[in-house]
Amino acid sequence: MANNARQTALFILNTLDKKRTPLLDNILEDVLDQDSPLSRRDRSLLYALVYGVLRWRGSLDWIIGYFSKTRLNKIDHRVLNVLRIGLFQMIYLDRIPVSAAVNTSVEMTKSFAAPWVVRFVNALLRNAARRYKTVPFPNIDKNPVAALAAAKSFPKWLIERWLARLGIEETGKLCDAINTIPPITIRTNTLRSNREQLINALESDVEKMKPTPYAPDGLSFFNPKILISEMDTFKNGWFQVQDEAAQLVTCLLNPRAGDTVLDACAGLGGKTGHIAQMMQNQGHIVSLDCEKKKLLRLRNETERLGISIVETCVHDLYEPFEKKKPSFFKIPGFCGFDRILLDAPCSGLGVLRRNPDTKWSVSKKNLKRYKQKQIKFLNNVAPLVKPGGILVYAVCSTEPEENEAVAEAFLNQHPEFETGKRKTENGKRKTFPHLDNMDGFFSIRFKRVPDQTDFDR
Ligand SMILES: C[S@@+](CC[C@H](N)C(=O)[O-])C[C@H]1O[C@@H](n2cnc3c(N)ncnc32)[C@H](O)[C@@H]1O
Repeated sequence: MANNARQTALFILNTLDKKRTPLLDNILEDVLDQDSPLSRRDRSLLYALVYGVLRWRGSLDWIIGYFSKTRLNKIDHRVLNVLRIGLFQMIYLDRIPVSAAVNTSVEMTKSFAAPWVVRFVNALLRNAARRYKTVPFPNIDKNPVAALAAAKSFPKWLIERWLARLGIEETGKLCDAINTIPPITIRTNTLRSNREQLINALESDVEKMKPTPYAPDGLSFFNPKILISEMDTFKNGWFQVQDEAAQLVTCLLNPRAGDTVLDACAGLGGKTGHIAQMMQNQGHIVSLDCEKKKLLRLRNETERLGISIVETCVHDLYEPFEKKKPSFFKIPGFCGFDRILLDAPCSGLGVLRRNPDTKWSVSKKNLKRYKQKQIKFLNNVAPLVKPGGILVYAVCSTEPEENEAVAEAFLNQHPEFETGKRKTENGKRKTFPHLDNMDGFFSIRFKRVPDQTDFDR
């Protein structure tokens, strides 16, 4: 395994190219978990390189394309990643001398490529070092798609759809907001503390904290002095890391003490934790996911947070519940859930500022597939909502296929549901990084009309 920051960054970028499915977070976790020899400084360089290259890949490739006689799609992907890492350091990391950026890239290439490839990397990076500032970018008036794709570093298909929906100026602002490194946002676990207490307790670990303007328990900050996992407040379960937009989803669900709630795509439990604290740890929560591993981690998370009302349930939402009844059907007196949250799998295009790898892995086709999956999952959980109960559908995507189109298809197929208002326009909330300074999320609240009784016990 690679043993320094640049080689590890190259390994991660190459792995992402090979397999589209693993998320960057998972790869980073694997790489850094196994008693990694990387020092703290190396880790911070590794993060800067991986996230920086993924964030700026489109612009870096434009510059590489300008200096290369070989077309980019003809260059070995490992060589291209070396060039991106080298160029990224020159342009964006002032503390790294240009000579170090070039020499380390050349050395990395030697480990896997022929001498003529090494000479190509050396020549291109030296040339770029002298002249990258003079590289012409496409003209925005003549070709806005190409211009924004190259200058702001986004795939053309995404720019095209945003331009059609938002126009040039707003698309530019959205791209800029996505390219800005976001703060770390956390949510106070009100079962253990409150926001004021947490602010005081965090003072020695974090320099500037700001309460989130909309979510009542949130706090944002940059550059903590120690790792989050090393903070006493974290170890004692005083908070979970969660963007403000994600916090607002659970506010829309508005679970109450004593409710029976299904967190239908619970994952690692970000929303489960919030639901439990809003319920003051009273009632019952079923946290469902198809991945057992995630639910095991969710269990540990609930222990850290002091939550005792969660039952986990491994279930594939493609499977109808009538066919394979999960254990929650045996809850004494069970006649459906008061509230269900479906935080559905999605393209993740609303969280590009945190996961820039998604820019390059998602395609238009994926959006259609996600839409079908989301409608299927909604149809599957809908009969589990008690008459008079609430169903919230949420995705971390701002794309209409996964937002309004899913909600509309659901309402058309389910006359027993209506959209319920709760301090939002028609029970719906949509957030954008450039307008709200938070992740892009869509959430909508459906209410099951009270007199329907077709729930199959
Ligand atoms: C957006 S994530 C949920 C995040 C989580 N709610 C949170 O706040 O941390 C979507 C989840 O859906 C799960 N999922 C994907 N396909 C599924 C399926 N067929 N059945 C059940 N869960 C599924 C994934 O494992 C993933 O954890």
